[in-house]
Amino acid sequence: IDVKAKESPGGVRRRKDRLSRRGRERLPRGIQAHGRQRARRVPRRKLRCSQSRRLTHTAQRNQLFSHWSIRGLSCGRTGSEEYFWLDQVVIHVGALSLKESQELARHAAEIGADGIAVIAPFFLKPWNKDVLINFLKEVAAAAPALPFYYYHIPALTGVKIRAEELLDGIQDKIPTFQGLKFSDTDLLDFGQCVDQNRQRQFAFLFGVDEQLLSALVMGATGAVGSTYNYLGKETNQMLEAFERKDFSSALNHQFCIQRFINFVLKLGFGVSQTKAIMTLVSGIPMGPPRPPLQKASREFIDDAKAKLKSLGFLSSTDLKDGNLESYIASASLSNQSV
Ligand SMILES: CC(=O)N[C@@H]([C@@H](O)[C@H](O)[C@H](O)CO)[C@@H](O)CC(=O)C(=O)O
Repeated sequence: IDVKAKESPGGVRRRKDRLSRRGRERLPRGIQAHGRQRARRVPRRKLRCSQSRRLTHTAQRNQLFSHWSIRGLSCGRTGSEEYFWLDQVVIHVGALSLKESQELARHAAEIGADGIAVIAPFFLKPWNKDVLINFLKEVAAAAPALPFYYYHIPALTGVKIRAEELLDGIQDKIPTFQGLKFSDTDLLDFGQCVDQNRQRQFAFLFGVDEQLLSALVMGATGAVGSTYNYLGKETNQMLEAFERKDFSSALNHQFCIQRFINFVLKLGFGVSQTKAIMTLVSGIPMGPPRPPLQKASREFIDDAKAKLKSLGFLSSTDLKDGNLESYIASASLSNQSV
């Protein structure tokens, strides 16, 4: 969710040009460049086996990026209006190995991504700000024309270097630095990132969905989070209320979102549960999570569904849970899962 940016007609045209230039050369087989695309029909089992035998992990990630970018950056039409499915595609190219990260970054540039994002390497961890910046700098240099975002998510990486410190003078080292995805509950750190960089046009994308309103007050310019995949309508209403300075209404929306998140957090909530809810709401099979994660239980899905309904987030007509049974029945080992 980008709170401020609006796509200019020029931007739309530029992207079309870029797509028609790049897209023609690099489309994955079976995907067309414009309009609604349809993946070539290949029996799923066959696709999975042959891909896992042929492709390295990096190549699999690149293939996924290509599919998503081409789908996301292509245009649709309502009447005479053309629009893009997504405003921007920023590709996460973080990896434990610098070489792998650079390879992913180069590929992102080749396929016309709008930017790259990188988390801190989390096995051999950077121990201070300079060491982390040096790693990020090397990745950014592999895609020197692409805006660069640092993805700060200390609870998952274990790298607790404060974002405020990292941002201090970062553009001297990484000229393409464009912003931060901040996925942490430390609002002092977040506030200081914004306050100390008011003169710069950085994007501050907040990643703790249950605290988004507080971050907006502090100057977040956008948000990236898991629940927007199915609580987008409610979140947009909160953003609209915030923009028109109707803080009491914005707070009601945030509290309503919190009621759902608080409920699922107590049941145990993570990637598996997110996939299950997304499958339930969209009808698009998200596939099982990658081991060691375990699929969400039937009980979790039933409880989450009942909660979504009771909070008014879902009506029966919204629900497209036709694929849920196949999600429940699917094996948990899959090379296609991310
Ligand atoms: C730790 C975590 O997973 N955080 C989520 C949040 O969207 C989170 O699921 C939400 O705030 C509920 O706690 C995102 O910031 C991260 C995320 O969606 C991602 O990297 O895919």
